Amino acid sequence: MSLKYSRVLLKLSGEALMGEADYGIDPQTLARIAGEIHDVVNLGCQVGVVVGGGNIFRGAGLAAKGMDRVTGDNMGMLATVINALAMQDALERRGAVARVMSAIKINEVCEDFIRRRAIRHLEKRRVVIFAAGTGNPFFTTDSAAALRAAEIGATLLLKATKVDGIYNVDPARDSSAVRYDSLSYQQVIELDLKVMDTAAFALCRDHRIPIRVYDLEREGALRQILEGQSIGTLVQEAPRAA
Ligand SMILES: Nc1ncnc2c1ncn2[C@@H]1O[C@H](COP(=O)(O)OP(=O)(O)OP(=O)(O)O)[C@@H](O)[C@H]1O
Ligand SMILES: O=c1ccn([C@@H]2O[C@H](COP(=O)(O)O)[C@@H](O)[C@H]2O)c(=O)[nH]1
Repeated sequence: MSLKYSRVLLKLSGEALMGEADYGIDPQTLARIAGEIHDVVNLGCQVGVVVGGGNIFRGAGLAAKGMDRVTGDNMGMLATVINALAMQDALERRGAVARVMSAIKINEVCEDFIRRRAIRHLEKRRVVIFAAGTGNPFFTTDSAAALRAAEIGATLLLKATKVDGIYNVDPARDSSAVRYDSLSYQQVIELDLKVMDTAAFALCRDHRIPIRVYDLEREGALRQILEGQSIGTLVQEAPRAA
C-alpha cells in the first residue's frame, strides 16, 4: 500500500524511550522505533524526528528543586542531544542513513541545524534528527517539533507518546477520561488539553499542519498512520460549514 504522506515530522517522547525503566534509554525500545522509522523511509516517506528529553532532564523539574531555570533548560536541551545520538546509532545499525542536526552548536558531535541542508538530507532519504529543541530556554520539544515541521514543509506532525491519543482530561490522573478521535486546533486550545503545549498547537494551526497523537508502544502504528489509518487522535482545521 502506498503512503498518504511524503514528508512528516515525528516527535518522540523522551520518557517513552525508557521502556519499562525509570531513567535513560531502553535499547530494545530504541531499536524497535528505529525499525519502524526505517520501514516507512523504505516505503518512500521523508522523516524528520524531534526527540524529547524527559527521560533524562526537564528544566522545569530541575528549577522546582532550586536550580536556575535557564541552566536547567540548557541541560534539558543537551539531554535531547544524547537521545538524538542514540536514535542515530539505532537507525544506522538497521541500515538507515541518519543525521543529527542540533539547534545548539556542538560541532564535534553533530551538524548544526541549517534548514536548507536539512531539506537536502531529507530529499536524499536520510532521517534527520533535530536535536536541542529550539535552542532557546523556556520552550519544549513539542514547540521545536511544530517549528521544524513548519520549516521543512511537513504535511503531518506525529506525536508519539505514552498515551494513545488526546482525552477530555489527563488519563494519567482520571481513569474515566474519554479519548477523542479528532479535534480542531481551536478546540484543543480552548479546552486547554495538555498533551502538547499551546504554542505547538498554535504554530501548527497557523501553518495548517495536522497533528496525530498516538501511542509510541503500539507496534506498526507509524506505518499504519502513514498509510491513512485512523489511529490515536487527529488535530486539524475544523470542517467548514456548508
Ligand atoms: N488531555 C490529555 N490527553 C492526553 N494526555 C494528556 C492530557 N493532558 C495531559 N496529558 C499527559 O500528556 C503526557 C504526554 O505528553 P508529555 O508532554 O508529558 O510527554 P512528551 O513530551 O511526549 O515526553 P517527553 O517530555 O519525555 O519528551 C501524558 O503523560 C499524559 O498523561
Ligand atoms: O526548545 C527547547 C526544548 C527543550 N528545552 C528543555 O529541554 C527539556 C526536555 O524537553 P521536553 O520537551 O520536556 O522533552 C525541556 O523540559 C526544557 O527544559 C528547552 O529549554 N528549549
